[in-house]
Amino acid sequence: MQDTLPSPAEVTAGVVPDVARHRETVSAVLARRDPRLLVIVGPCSVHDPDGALEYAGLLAGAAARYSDDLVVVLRAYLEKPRSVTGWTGFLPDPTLDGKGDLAAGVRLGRRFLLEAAGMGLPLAYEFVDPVLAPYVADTVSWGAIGARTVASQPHRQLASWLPMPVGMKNCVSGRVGPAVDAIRAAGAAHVFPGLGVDGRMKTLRSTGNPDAHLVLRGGLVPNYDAESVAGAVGLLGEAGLPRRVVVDAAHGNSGKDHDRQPGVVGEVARQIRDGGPVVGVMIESYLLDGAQDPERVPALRGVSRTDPCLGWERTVPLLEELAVARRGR
Ligand SMILES: O=C[C@H](O)[C@H](O)COP(=O)(O)O
Ligand SMILES: C=C(OP(=O)(O)O)C(=O)O
Repeated sequence: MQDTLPSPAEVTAGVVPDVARHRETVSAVLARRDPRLLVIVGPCSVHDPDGALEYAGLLAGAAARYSDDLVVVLRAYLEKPRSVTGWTGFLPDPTLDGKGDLAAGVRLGRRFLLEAAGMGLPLAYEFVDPVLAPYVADTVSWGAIGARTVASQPHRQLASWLPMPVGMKNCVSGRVGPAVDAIRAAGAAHVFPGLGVDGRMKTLRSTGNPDAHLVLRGGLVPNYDAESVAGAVGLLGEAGLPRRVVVDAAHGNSGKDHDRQPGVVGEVARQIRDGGPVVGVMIESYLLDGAQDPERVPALRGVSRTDPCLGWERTVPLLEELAVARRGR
């Protein structure tokens, strides 16, 4: 069975506010032309656009309060990579029940992205399926290639073509080498097949992404400690790449236990104060603490249905801590 999807051109109408400026700001922070710290924060996945927009409103207020020290980017993740199987995100399955109504997903997902961008926040997005990239890329100011796809040639080629800084995550095992290779690959020009905005397959020609960078997300063991960060930065230096990293406080760095994220952020804040190479931090945060059973119908509002998140009340002190650390650098 096949359903026809609208072409990207049919759903991407609408101007995305400030995206060029946001991308330039993120790029400047990564290159340290802007002394602030990048903080990529928000739900593991968006399952309920209304709840995520409520969160975005809170975050936009905090982002304005901390704007002297932090460049805050909203995690607006509409696709989820899976270790084996599971819900693959709002864009491929907006009804959360496996029906896979992608046509509705691209329309509703896009509406969410435009509304979130309209709140003044730059958006972060993990590009899981390269075919879906043209439906969302124009809204995104920071992209991720995740731990499960960082060694994939199509994803590296996509990153070389994307017009925003892209973070390459270390592998699920913890290996950093493939992410360093991915940064190098994304920095080069490629010719590859991809979906055009008119919905037809094209030969895409990229010129290389100058802003690809490393994200340490832990693996079998965490890698946010100063020694691991120094080791990763050493690999970047050996490859002739800028010595800068973003640290993800969730995933392998917290063992997917949201209660451990504040401890990771605390240690990273200490490294920032000491002048270490950390230019950004990722936090999985939503309105309420924890995660819900993905089988629950209807899904709860404000609680993650993928990885457990830190609730909003416990997120604000982490933003404060990072802002203070940045000032002390
Ligand atoms: O970020 C979310 C999850 O860690 C990712 O989608 C993988 O989840 P899984 O290991 O439960 O499949
Ligand atoms: C899936 C994610 O991360 P990772 O690729 O590090 O597992 C994520 O950030 O949602």
